[in-house]
Amino acid sequence: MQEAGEYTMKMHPMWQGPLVAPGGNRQSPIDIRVRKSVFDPHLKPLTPDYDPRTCSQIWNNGYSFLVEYDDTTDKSTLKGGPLEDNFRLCQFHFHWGESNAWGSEHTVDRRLFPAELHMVHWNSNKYSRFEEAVMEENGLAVIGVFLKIGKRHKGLQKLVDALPAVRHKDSVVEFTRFDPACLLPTNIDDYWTYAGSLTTPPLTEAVTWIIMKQHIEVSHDQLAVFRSLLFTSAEEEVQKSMVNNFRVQQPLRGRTVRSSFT
Ligand SMILES: COc1ccc2c(ccc[n+]2C(=O)c2ccc(S(N)(=O)=O)cc2)c1
Ligand SMILES: [Zn+2]
Repeated sequence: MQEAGEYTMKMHPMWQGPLVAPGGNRQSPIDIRVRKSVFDPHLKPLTPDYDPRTCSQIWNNGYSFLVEYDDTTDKSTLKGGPLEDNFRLCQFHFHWGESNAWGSEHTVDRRLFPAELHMVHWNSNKYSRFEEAVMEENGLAVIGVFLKIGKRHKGLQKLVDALPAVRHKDSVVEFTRFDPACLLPTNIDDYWTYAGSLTTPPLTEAVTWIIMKQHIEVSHDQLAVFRSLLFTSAEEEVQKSMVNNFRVQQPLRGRTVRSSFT
């Protein structure tokens, strides 16, 4: 019997995989318990420096849609914050629900958001390409930003307008001159950071997570376009809506979540 207010989330089989990667003790996402996070005064301001000219294409990879950046040079980089090295932006993507009641991967004191943005960077001081860095414990840095339903996001609209062109899995469309900085909240000095993993296979424990305290707002209609995408390729008989492409929260396993703010 379903309690009032309880949601039954129809999860895509891919997401019903291992709740915890075998042997994983730094898996993501997690629930961020605000009162348990530890203020670290040595955390520096984050310094993203992105060149919109490195934006190249949008790809539906069957998990999400990725906006991909040319990462053959240090033109779009992330430094500072908890990071000792220079990290190169390679892509950003989102996770979302079938309703506005859920969709984010991380939660804050169990609070769910309708969607979450991930900006994926790899350590270009230590590794020569993403595929190498993704297997190493200090290989990746991912910025997470929560999305809330509210006013229309002007910068996002160019991306929303391109999504129908990548409706099916494995479709790609050219997408240029998009500045990912427009998707960051106005305040990027307040964040939580912890050692974690990719939230989709191969779930490698390679990620320094940097989760923004401040969310961004997008309109209901903008998020509805995300839900018009499909997990399935054009050839497949049964088309499956790309929704609920999030992983459930994983055990903290004694990890400390640091905050850059008190
Ligand atoms: C070595 O084989 C791989 C490696 C990485 C793969 C991947 C398939 C999908 C996404 N990725 C990713 O790059 C990836 C997966 C998850 C995330 S997340 N959601 O930011 O943790 C970021 C990036 C396969
Ligand atoms: Zn992600």
